[in-house]
Amino acid sequence: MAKIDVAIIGASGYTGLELIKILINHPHFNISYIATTEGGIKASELHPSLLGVFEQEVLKADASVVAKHAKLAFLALPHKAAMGFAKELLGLHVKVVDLSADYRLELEAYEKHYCEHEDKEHLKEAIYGLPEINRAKIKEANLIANPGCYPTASILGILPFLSYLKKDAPIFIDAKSGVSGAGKKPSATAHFVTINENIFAYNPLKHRHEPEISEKLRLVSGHPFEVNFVPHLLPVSRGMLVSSYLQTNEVIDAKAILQDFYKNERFVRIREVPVDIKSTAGTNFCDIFVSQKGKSIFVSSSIDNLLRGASAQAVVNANLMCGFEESAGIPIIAYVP
Ligand SMILES: NC(=O)C1=CN([C@@H]2O[C@H](COP(=O)(O)OP(=O)(O)OC[C@H]3O[C@@H](n4cnc5c(N)ncnc54)[C@H](OP(=O)(O)O)[C@@H]3O)[C@@H](O)[C@H]2O)C=CC1
Ligand SMILES: CC(=O)N[C@@H](CCC(=O)OP(=O)(O)O)C(=O)O
Repeated sequence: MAKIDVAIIGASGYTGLELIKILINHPHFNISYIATTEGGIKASELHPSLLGVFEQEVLKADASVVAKHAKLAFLALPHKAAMGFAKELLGLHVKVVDLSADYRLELEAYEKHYCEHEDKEHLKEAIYGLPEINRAKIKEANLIANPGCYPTASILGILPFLSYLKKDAPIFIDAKSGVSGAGKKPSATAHFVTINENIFAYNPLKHRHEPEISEKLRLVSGHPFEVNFVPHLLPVSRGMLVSSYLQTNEVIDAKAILQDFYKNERFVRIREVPVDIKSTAGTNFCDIFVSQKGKSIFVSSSIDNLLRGASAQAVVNANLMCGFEESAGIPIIAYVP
């Protein structure tokens, strides 16, 4: 069977590199076009780890050229930059998987937490690309809003318990991310001396992923749960650990509910012991552990922020959009030890 040609725009960043690494060995996709803002460089010059492995020429990003070379494009760009490309590509009948936040939220929430939306038309048809809640819709979609990393780990942990939760009890989420979550551009908090052997919260109760988590929980449950979200930065390159604290109406068997909810899901693993970040690093798995004391529930979830939190989930979405097996070419072997 002939492979489907795909494009990566934003190939110089961290998620762009992860997309290249997954797609190089993909059984059904061929990287026919990769681009950055300026182009004029080889992939192995952008990412020295690709030397002798992937030497493709990197072009200056241009939607009309993408349309000549690819049926589907991955946008690994910052928000705002992504919607400009998505709008043009969709007009040229190229399917889009957008890794940025541009199509994840309803219009009002997006404009409150990000900026003015420049593609309101396509925002209406975008599908939130979390397969565990939207698999059927993803298969029919032309535009996927790939979920944020914190929302992916948080929502997957909370989802099985949504219908048992006390409606007036706030949900508390304590989340920790590796530094690659902040992207390639250096910053004061990502400075080695600041983050090495250190850990700290940032944007507590004010992070832009809080509205993403609460909107998706509301759309699934029909109830506007109050979500309190506090992210932390961890002194590791990749990995994400999320602790969610929930209150149920009645005493439930949390472990049985969790196991039953995900019994047919390929990329969710239920653990008997609290999860760790190494066991999911390098994979598309979300590992989940639950513990309870009466009606108080502790859910611990772990993902690789760059893979299940971005690029591997993006390729899972592309697989579904193109009618392939969901797990085709998706990494499952963790970077252990
Ligand atoms: N890192 C993570 O764990 C996750 C990231 N995401 C999202 O995925 C997208 C890509 O993230 P990531 O790969 O980490 O980001 P990086 O900062 O590592 O890479 C983004 C790339 O976009 C290119 N770019 C194009 N236009 C602009 C612009 N106007 N301003 C700045 N850069 C631009 C830059 O390359 P050049 O200038 O060379 O073209 C840059 O290398 C973002 O929207 C991010 O929020 C989502 C989930 C997790
Ligand atoms: C550690 C770190 O800085 N993480 C990023 C989230 C990465 C991500 O998923 O961002 P998008 O929603 O833009 O896709 C942050 O807190 O802004």
